[in-house]
Order: sequence, then structure tokens, then C-alpha cells
Amino acid sequence: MEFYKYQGTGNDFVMVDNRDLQFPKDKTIIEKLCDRRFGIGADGLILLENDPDYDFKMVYYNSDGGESTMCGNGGRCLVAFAFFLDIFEDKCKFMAIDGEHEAEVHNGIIKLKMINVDTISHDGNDFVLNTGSPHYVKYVENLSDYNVYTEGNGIRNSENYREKGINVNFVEKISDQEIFVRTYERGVEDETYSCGTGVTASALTFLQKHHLTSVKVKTLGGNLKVYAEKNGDSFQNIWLEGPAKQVFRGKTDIL
Ligand SMILES: N[C@@H](CCC[C@H](N)C(=O)O)C(=O)O
Repeated sequence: MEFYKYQGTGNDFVMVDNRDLQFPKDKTIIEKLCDRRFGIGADGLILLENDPDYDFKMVYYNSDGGESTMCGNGGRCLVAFAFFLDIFEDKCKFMAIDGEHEAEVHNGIIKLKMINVDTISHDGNDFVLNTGSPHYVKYVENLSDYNVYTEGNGIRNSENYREKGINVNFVEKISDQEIFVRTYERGVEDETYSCGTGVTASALTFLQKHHLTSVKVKTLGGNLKVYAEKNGDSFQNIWLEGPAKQVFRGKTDIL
């Protein structure tokens, strides 16, 4: 099987052109392909498929092999992959598990429109919201030295969230225009270098508090930017922007 490897701010994905629907959607196989010792190695695997009403369709799996909810960086990488395959010119629309997404490509920078967010709930002093995937957002100090694995794993496996799982983001304010975000991801069950839906969730809590329409976001794997408009309680016109790159392509016998 031919595959491609992409990364978006260090969130990395095995990418397969499955327009012929030949890929076996088997949990054990996907887990093996994503394994960093015995496989290709990635935070997730994404299938590019045809959709009769859109330029293409996104099917996303976490590295544990389970199909999951929306992946923002994965979506940006898939747009870069579709652009590489000449599926569209500079703007596209695709279908994902959380609905329709628009995207634009300019000089390797991919701008992805995220779903509207109607509710930001509180859990104590922290925030819970869904940006296509469920996210917990906690503001901390000294984020560089923070134990993201232990604290994130604890919240993800706490009584309220254990069953469905949740992604856990730790946020530190850098300035009025910039935040630093580190994320423990459900389904990877570890910290990743960046999480697009998590960066979006974290950014929205910051935009709400400071009445802003955009914020720069630093992650371990690079920099992103989030734009959004607030209409009543709801955030609309939410865009996640940043680089996404093809790293290599190859053939695997794992299947
Ligand atoms: N890396 C992602 C989020 C992927 C989904 C997540 N692991 C989940 O199961 O909710 C992103 O960039 O958004």
C-alpha cells in the first residue's frame, strides 16, 4: 500500500488516498501503521475519500486505531495532501465527521474553517467545549515545566470524562496577543506536539475573556493562529491557520 506522511506543527499523520476504497478499516492494522517502533509512526491516520457533494471527504483515526472526532491539524494536513493530488486549486470544501469545512492554501499555509462553537462550559475554574472534538482547557503558570502527561492523563481518566474521553489543554498567556498551549490527546493517550482542535478551544476561551478576534498560538511543534467572531454566546467564522507539510511517501507491507 502506498502512503504519505504529513505533519502540521508537529502533529503527524499517515495519509492514504482511499478514493478507490481499498484501505482495510481495521483497528489493529491502523494501530500498527501508527506505531513509532513497529510501524510508520504517527499521531493518527487519515483517509482521503470521495464525497459526491464536496471536493473530498476526511476519515480520521487516532493512533490507537479507533475512528475519532474532528482533527484540526489533520484537517489542515489533508487539505495540503488534496492540494498535492491536484484535487482543487486554492480553495476547497470537504466533509468530515463534524460536518462541512472550507479551507484555503497560500504558500504552504493552510487556513481551515472550524465548526461554530455555541457553548463554553465551566468545570471549576477550567473550561469545557467542543470544537469538533471535546476539549478541557486549564490555565497554568510555567507551562514549559508543567507535567502535561500526568496532569492531562489524570483529568482525561477522571470520573466525569473517563467513559467518552476528553483532550486536555494547558494554556499560559504569553502576551495580550499570544498564548502557549500544550495538549494531552485522547486516543493517542500522550502529549502531542500540537492539537488543532485543542489550540482552537484554548484560543476561544482567551478571545472570550479578552474580547479579541484573533490570537497567536505557540505549541511545541510550531506556531498557529486562530481567528473568530463572537455573536451572542456563539463563536462563528472560526479559522485555524498554520503550516502543513509532506514529510515523505512510501510503501508498507504491514497490511
Ligand atoms: N490532533 C487533533 C485532535 C485529534 C482528535 C483527538 N485525539 C480526539 O480523539 O478527540 C487535532 O489537531 O485537532
